[in-house]
Amino acid sequence: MSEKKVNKIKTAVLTISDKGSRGERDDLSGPVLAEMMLEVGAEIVHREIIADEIEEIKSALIYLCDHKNVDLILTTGGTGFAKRDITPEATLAVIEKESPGLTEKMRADTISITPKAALSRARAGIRKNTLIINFPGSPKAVRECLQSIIDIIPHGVEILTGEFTEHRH
Ligand SMILES: Nc1ncnc2c1ncn2[C@@H]1O[C@H](COP(=O)(O)OP(=O)(O)OP(=O)(O)O)[C@@H](O)[C@H]1O
Ligand SMILES: Nc1nc2c(c(=O)[nH]1)N[C@H]1C(S)=C(S)[C@@H](COP(=O)(O)O)O[C@H]1N2
Repeated sequence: MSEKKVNKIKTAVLTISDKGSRGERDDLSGPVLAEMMLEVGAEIVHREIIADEIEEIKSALIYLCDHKNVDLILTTGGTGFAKRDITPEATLAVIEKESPGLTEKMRADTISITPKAALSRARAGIRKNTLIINFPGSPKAVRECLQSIIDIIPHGVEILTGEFTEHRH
């Protein structure tokens, strides 16, 4: 009898924050993303805090997609209207295909919690075998937004990578 091989989703978490990168504020949002993904059976293979600098963000995304072959990259921060917020533009510069439904769903599901959900310009998309999803910066926003899509991520990753992935509810 053959058994399906089930893989853990290899996940990288990038916190994009000037204050975090300078050590001026503890990063609480990266850990929220990591803990929520661990709870559903993913494997966290990379964690990093990066300043709101487009070239640094693009380099980190490209390295993780092209050289580390991660299945999933979750970013937090830099999606708003502040002058230095540049995460969506860095993401759009490196992805090959957009996946608008993921960020549409997170905004639609959480707008009843706060209308300010509409202020996040978060984007999502695919580069090679990797799905990249932006999240807003605050730990509260991260929790609300990931909760909205956490159950559909594994199916997307399965289709993208052609491998079955573990997911606990
Ligand atoms: N990584 C994080 N960890 C903890 N709290 C965060 C984090 N990112 C943002 N926040 C909180 O969310 C609020 C809004 O996020 P925003 O990204 O606008 O903050 P910021 O202070 O401008 O970020 P930056 O560090 O890039 O200057 C912040 O005031 C902060 O309280
Ligand atoms: N679900 C949810 N989305 C949210 C929020 C929130 O509290 N909950 N905060 C919003 C706010 S106040 C801002 S300014 C934007 C952008 O956040 P960022 O610049 O930290 O990425 O995310 C928005 N998205």
